Amino acid sequence: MSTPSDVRRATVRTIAARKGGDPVVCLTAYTAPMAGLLDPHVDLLLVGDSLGMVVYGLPTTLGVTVDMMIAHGQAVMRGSQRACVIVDLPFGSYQESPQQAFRTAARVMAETGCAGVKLEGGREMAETVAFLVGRGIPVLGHVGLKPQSVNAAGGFRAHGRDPAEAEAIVEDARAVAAAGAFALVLEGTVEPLARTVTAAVPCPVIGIGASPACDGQVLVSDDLLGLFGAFTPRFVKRYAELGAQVSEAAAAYAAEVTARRFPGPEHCFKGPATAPSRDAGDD
Ligand SMILES: Nc1nc(=O)c2c([nH]1)NC[C@@H]1CN(c3ccc(C(=O)N[C@@H](CCC(=O)O)C(=O)O)cc3)CN21
Ligand SMILES: CC(C)C(=O)C(=O)O
Repeated sequence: MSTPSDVRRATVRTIAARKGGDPVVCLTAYTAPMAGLLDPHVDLLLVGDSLGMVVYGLPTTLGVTVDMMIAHGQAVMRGSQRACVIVDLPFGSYQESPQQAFRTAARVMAETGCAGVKLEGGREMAETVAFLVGRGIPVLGHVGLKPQSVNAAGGFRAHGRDPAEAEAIVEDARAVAAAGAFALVLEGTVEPLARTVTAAVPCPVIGIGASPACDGQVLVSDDLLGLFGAFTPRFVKRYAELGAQVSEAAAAYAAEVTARRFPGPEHCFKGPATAPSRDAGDD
């Protein structure tokens, strides 16, 4: 007999083994129902701290807390059964020291049951990545455009146009891969650089605004579904326009309620035909 819990999830090892093979398919998920819809189609579900901007309407990801990541990580674990689930460590919860990163990551892993964590950073975070990996916590790296460094970078801009910056990103990717990351997210980098980075490291490079030459791709699900309208980065392709459908549905509902066409008889509970008539009351 097979139950949902019998289904073996993709592991970080199966993801790592995809280097140079079939592209790794990855999407973000923040809620149980969306995780359930995406799960059959992806290798990896990322509970990204982009949820601060997408779900909570924050201007950047900097205000996201560990408690928020845990609540959404738990929801995504409940809603999925076969994808490998990775949860982002939010700003301020890991940069201080390898010890701080370990405490945060261990709590996220213990309370969500996820397979590993993602953290942003290059050479400066390599020691921390090695510290976590050496203690049993799989790490997904994240280099290139690092949204948690938006203030230092002066905005969400593509990286790697100038040669010194390009070389720095290659070195960052090499350092995080050498520290033991099972894969890397490479975000918002010019295409030739993304190709170079992918060739330079032994682990899969999962691109977003990077290159088709990467070993996999990730997008924010709400972006590809047309559910997020605050901004649309150039790298987003919209595969559906669900935002427009939500607006149409709400407008149709409002019109029917106003016209007393909703609810119809089929939406009302049947009861004894002896209910008091409207004007039988004492008003
Ligand atoms: N909904 C959503 N999608 C994302 O991809 C995403 C988030 N939120 N939040 C966290 C980060 C922030 N990201 C962003 C945010 C804005 C741009 C953006 O506006 N890019 C412009 C300008 C680029 C430039 O000046 O070089 C673009 O045209 O792509 C890009 C990535 C990517 N991540
Ligand atoms: C866009 C992906 C890679 C991410 O880091 C996030 O969702 O926070």
